[in-house]
Amino acid sequence: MTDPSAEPVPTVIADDVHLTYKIAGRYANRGGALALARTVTRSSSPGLREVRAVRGVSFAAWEGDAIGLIGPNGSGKSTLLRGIAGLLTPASGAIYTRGEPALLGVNAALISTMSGERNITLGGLAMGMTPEEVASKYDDICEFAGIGEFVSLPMNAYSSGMGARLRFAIASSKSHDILLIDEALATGDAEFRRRSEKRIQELRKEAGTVFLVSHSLGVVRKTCNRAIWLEKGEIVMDGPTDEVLNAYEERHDPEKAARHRADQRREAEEKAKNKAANVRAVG
Ligand SMILES: Nc1ncnc2c1ncn2[C@@H]1O[C@H](COP(=O)(O)OP(=O)(O)OP(=O)(O)O)[C@@H](O)[C@H]1O
Repeated sequence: MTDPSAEPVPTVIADDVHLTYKIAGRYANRGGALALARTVTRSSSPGLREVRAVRGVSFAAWEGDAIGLIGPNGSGKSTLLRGIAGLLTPASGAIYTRGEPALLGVNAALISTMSGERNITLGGLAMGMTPEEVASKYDDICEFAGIGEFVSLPMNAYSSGMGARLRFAIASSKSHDILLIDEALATGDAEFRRRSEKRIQELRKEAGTVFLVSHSLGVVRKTCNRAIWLEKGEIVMDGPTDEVLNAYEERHDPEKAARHRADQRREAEEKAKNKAANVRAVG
């Protein structure tokens, strides 16, 4: 548990990070769609093109932070997450992490031709649990994933939602210093989302830092204390969730933003009315 009086501890520092994909072969010389033209440039090597997915991103994340990464399609959210996980090396700049980042899920370790049961064991061991730890968490993982009898079937018989639930259940059964979640919560039903949100809150309390990529502003609002808004690979805004999400909605969905403001006004008026009524009752 974090000691609230202790100095805040940074867990991830991104310093002017640039992440680039290099496209080789026959795709490199295609004209490219207009949308790509902004991010794709010819590289100095012939036959290679570069997609500059993340451009000059800097931030510090702290213990206990849950940070929602938001932005339109192709804005660089997943790429940034992969950079933090250490799966992509910055073309320039640096990412420093304290502890081992875990990118959810444990996809790399899971084998689709094996049953859910076997994959729980495999995933647990891959995350560094002992066989005893895996055995002690097994029932919890099954219950959390809520896939019932399917656990004994090979994972390639699962719907994509079921696979995502099992991966989330396995990955979140262990506390991580830095947990990186990419859209996993979008796949479950309302009940699974509620449980996942609660699980993320618990992980935060265990002094972890959570990064969550999501197109669902509702999930980010409920789960995160902070949001980073990316657009074309650059940070537009980084701050408290409500402030960032309100500004994002204002830009991308002004009608929804207006409805949201009206709801918030109504709630505030309601609260003020109730407070006044309580004061009168006490008086
Ligand atoms: N493996 C890859 N090879 C080449 N370019 C890629 C690759 N993955 C992503 N890109 C490009 O990098 C840019 C950022 O993509 P990224 O997936 O990080 O965005 P995103 O914000 O997560 O998008 P979405 O919301 O659609 O998932 C896009 O222009 C995308 O086309």
